[in-house]
Amino acid sequence: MNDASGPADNAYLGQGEAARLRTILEGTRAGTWEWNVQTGDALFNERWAGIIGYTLDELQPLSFETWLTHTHPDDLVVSEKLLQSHFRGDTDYYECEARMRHKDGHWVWVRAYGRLVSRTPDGKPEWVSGTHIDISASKAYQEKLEALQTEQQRTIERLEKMASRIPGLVYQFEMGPDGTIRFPYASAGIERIYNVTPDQVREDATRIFDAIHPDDHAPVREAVEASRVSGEDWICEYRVIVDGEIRWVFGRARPDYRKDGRTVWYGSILDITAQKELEEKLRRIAVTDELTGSANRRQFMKLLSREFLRYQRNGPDYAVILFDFDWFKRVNDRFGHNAGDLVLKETTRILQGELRASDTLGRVGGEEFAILLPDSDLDSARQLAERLRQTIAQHRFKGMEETLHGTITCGVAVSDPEDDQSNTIMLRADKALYRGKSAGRNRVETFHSGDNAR
Ligand SMILES: Nc1nc2c(ncn2[C@@H]2O[C@H](COP(=O)(O)OP(=O)(O)OP(=O)(O)O)[C@@H](O)[C@H]2O)c(=O)[nH]1
Repeated sequence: MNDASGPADNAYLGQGEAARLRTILEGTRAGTWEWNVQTGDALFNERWAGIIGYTLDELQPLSFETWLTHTHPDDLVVSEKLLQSHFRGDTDYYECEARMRHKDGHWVWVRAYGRLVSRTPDGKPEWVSGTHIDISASKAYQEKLEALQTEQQRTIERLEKMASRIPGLVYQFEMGPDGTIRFPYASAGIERIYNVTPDQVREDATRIFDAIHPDDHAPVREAVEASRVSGEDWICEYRVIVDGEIRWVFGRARPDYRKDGRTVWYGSILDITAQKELEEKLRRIAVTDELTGSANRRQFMKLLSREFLRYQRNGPDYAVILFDFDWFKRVNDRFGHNAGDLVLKETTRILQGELRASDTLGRVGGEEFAILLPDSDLDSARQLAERLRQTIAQHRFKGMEETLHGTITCGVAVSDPEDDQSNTIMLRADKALYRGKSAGRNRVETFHSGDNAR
């Protein structure tokens, strides 16, 4: 076996043509090989040996064995299959990638192209010739690229997983110079928040307004516009209605300006319904009397103070009815504290039904209640108090061992331009109440100037 001057020259190429071909091949840095399938004879050029770090002399004696001994066994299996398929005529060319062991010990990737050029008289494959090109560099590059792509894919999957676990969505929201809106990216959570899929809003986001509570459309749009103009974060709390259920969400996103006039926000929208419900519950607890559910003393005094300020700014008259159970100690003593509690709760329930929505019933002491009546004069407040007194007097409190009845005494007072404090009206109502108690209870008394001297 020799360098490339074997049977190829004589068998199927003219001398000149073979020389030209060799020159071209040398220019491509391709190794060449020719192999007689029947005899195992093989020819290689110097470059073929050079690819794996040898000279041809070092590889003597050359034969098909030379290829077999220097090639990775796994790749030989693949190569053999591809060769057989080419010999059968399934493929026009034999083409294969394989690792060859370099003289230094490392693997060199080669790409082999080859073709059957002659057959024996009885039709068996005879001479095959082809090239080997060193593709280690591009193979290393490709491996690096694949590793990067795999890593990138893993990062995307990790982010998607995180995005899908948060109670809301992360997104990229875009507004064009013409006001068109879209979500180039939205995590899967958009379905829970807005009842749309990421695909449905990728090109046009107007559908999300189908889910936003109609009363919140304008505030949401105004907040977006303010963020676009100022460059400040878009921060918005609003309601969405999904499957007939109202939910609260909190959105926050940072705008970013593009040269072509688009504004792009990156941010998140979180479902804060549970938090809102808790806030509402805490707010209610803070203003409500635990036993009766009416306003507690602090809340009553706060509303009274608000009414007083309105009155000072030329608001209408307002009145207060203060009432207290008569002989309540006896109820407790005779029927027990629980029975007393029941009477207080029941009284609140009955009286709430008699009042206007703008009136406030508050428990301002143990068994002492007050009613704030905005936009009311003394006479109409007195009439109302009288009606309430009668209602309680006629009521039979049940739910205890014995049905019992009780009475209340009411003191009524109205706003006065001379008042310089909001609770002065309470003192007047208290004086009237005191007079009612002294006069025998189960009565309604209005404050009059003589009470001051008392
Ligand atoms: N069951 C119950 N009793 C209460 C509550 N707060 C105050 N009381 C009771 O209300 C009673 C008030 O007694 P008093 O101030 O002597 O007044 P009264 O017995 O109603 O007599 P007059 O007001 O003078 O008609 C006391 O026995 C208190 O313990 C409460 O939340 N539940």
